[in-house]
Amino acid sequence: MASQVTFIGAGNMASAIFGGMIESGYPREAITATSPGDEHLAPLRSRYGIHTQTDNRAAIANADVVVLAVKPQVMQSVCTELHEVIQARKPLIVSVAAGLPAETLEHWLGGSLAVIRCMPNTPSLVGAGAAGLYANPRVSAAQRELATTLMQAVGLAEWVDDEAQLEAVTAIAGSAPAYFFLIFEALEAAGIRLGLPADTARRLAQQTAYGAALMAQQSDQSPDQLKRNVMSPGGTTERAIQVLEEAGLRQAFLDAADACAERAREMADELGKR
Ligand SMILES: NC(=O)C1=CN([C@@H]2O[C@H](COP(=O)(O)OP(=O)(O)OC[C@H]3O[C@@H](n4cnc5c(N)ncnc54)[C@H](OP(=O)(O)O)[C@@H]3O)[C@@H](O)[C@H]2O)C=CC1
Ligand SMILES: O=C(O)[C@@H]1CCC=N1
Repeated sequence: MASQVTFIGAGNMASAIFGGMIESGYPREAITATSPGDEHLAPLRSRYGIHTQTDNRAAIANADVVVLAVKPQVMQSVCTELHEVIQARKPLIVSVAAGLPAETLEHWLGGSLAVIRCMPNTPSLVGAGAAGLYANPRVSAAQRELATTLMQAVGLAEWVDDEAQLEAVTAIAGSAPAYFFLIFEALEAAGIRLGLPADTARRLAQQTAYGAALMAQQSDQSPDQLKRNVMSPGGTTERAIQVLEEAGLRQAFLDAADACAERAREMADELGKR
């Protein structure tokens, strides 16, 4: 029988994961999601056919896995609310919150718990997520396998041994879909400026990104070589890449990733004090 999975919080990230799980065949009857207001839950019930609850404590009464998917800023109050039921049942805890250390979550929930920190991303919704996972020492091999199965149902799942490595995962996977969406915006605007209809520009930019990602995944060649394969000497791409390099795009990505990781550390400091 499938493990009962309860999502505390039913926002962008939770719905991307449970939506992807259902798409990949996970039984919807085994999934519950909570939110403070039913107006947010009603559309999820009709779209996904999952159980919903406005009462967090009731929602975890039969849970094997509790996925904490609220904003980091409300996590402590949610943990305080759940603490007694969690201690009585000791389910596997999976937190997707940026920044918050496993030890802090475990402490807020009363201690002695198996906690997995997961840094997923929203393309989980279409089965193309990329997630990093870290397990505290109380997580059993079977629980690790369960979390791997759940996250592999919605994309790539990579375990890290050192919790601090989740900062890097956040910088290049958790937050990174937004970087690519920014590039899509820019390419669409460029296409329009050069005379294409907006919808044509959008489709071309999206398909090109999709094709580039698929090709990079399927090729033995490095990204640098794949890039050079497009750059005919003296041609158009060489000129464009020169402009991007001179504009500092490469450094901008390094700086953005540093800023992202730094913010994750700041959030841990701001929220993780116990
Ligand atoms: N969005 C992303 O790309 C990623 C997000 N994350 C992490 O996922 C977590 C959620 O982010 P995201 O989904 O974007 O945020 P959202 O604001 O979309 O979702 C948060 C959800 O929590 C609900 N909520 C608020 N308070 C409570 C409560 N007391 N009990 C139960 N549910 C509650 C909200 O309901 P309501 O709207 O009614 O207030 C909402 O449904 C964060 O910790 C974030 O760090 C991690 C990786 C990627
Ligand atoms: O922006 C955030 O804080 C969350 C975590 C990673 C993606 N979204």
